[in-house]
Amino acid sequence: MAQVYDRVALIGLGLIASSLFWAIKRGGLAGEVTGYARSDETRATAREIGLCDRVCDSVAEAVAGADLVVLCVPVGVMGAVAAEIAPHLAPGATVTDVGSVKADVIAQVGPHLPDGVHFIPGHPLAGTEHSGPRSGFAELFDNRWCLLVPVEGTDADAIARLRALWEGAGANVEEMDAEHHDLVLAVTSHAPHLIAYTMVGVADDLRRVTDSEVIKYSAAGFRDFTRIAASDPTMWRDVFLTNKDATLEILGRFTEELFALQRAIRTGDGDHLHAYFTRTRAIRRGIIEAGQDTDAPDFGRGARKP
Ligand SMILES: NC(=O)c1ccc[n+]([C@@H]2O[C@H](COP(=O)([O-])OP(=O)(O)OC[C@H]3O[C@@H](n4cnc5c(N)ncnc54)[C@H](O)[C@@H]3O)[C@@H](O)[C@H]2O)c1
Ligand SMILES: O=C(O)C(=O)C[C@]1(C(=O)O)C=C[C@@H](O)C=C1
Repeated sequence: MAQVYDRVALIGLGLIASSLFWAIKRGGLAGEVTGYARSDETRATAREIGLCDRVCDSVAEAVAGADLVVLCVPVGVMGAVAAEIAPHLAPGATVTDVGSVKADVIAQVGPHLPDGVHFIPGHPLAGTEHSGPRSGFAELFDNRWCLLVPVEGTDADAIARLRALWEGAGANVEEMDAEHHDLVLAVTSHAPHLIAYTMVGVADDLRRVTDSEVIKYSAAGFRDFTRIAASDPTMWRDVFLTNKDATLEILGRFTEELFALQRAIRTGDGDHLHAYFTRTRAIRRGIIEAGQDTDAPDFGRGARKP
């Protein structure tokens, strides 16, 4: 695969940065990748495992001469990190991020960047419940979406180059506006995480989650909740505080539906429950039939109908 950038700088060396590094190496997408992390410990780990061609002890050193800078830190500190890198950016460089929320990040980062630097916010829709420099792997973005959220008037060549990087890293790229992104992600990612956190919290309150028998016999649904609820607390605190409006909107609707289902259970309204579950099952089957769940077994595509 062809090289897209001469020098890429990764700021914050956790799951997403380390996965991007390994994907860039796999695809030969950059001449050199520099990396910066706040803590001595993370930098030492990065050096030990060969994460980045050059691990730098300052942001200034990491971004100097970079034609692409990728902010891979929690969304709550994007603005502070942008202020730190701004004086050291090369003219004509592109700055992007991988944050899970877009409108708030754009408001935080945009004002710090000097004229002549292209700012193209991004969000790869891929992750795991693990974090830190050892958690990354080159295949994370394979066949996943990466959404780019360019602000109006952004240089088309700069967007095309960033798109080529993500495609080289295995992702399918689409553009979206920030408000729409935040609403979609509130439905597909943020509210589901909050629900998983709550469900595991409720089980723990009942003192049953620590009971080894419950862990042993827990059904797949609850196990999936515990995986999601193991996700990084800093990252998710920041997601909810920065995507407040969209998340609250979706949670409001969720609560209304939950109350309606509660009432149906209390009053024995089986028709309501059956109709609701039939509707949701059709949605799942639609996703599978459209080939949009790459992790799913071949249900619904002829081989094995559920
Ligand atoms: N984990 C996911 O599933 C996932 C998926 C897509 C996007 N994202 C987004 O990617 C970004 C990074 O997430 P991650 O999963 O790689 O997290 P991570 O916890 O694995 O890594 C974050 C890194 O940022 C560093 N950091 C924190 N505050 C910093 C600061 N002020 N200055 C410099 N470095 C700082 C941390 O030390 C850590 O090394 C977040 O914005 C998150 O919303 C995460
Ligand atoms: O698979 C997981 O562990 C994830 O939660 C990844 C996930 C998601 O919700 O799909 C989490 C946050 C992101 O911003 C993007 C992806």
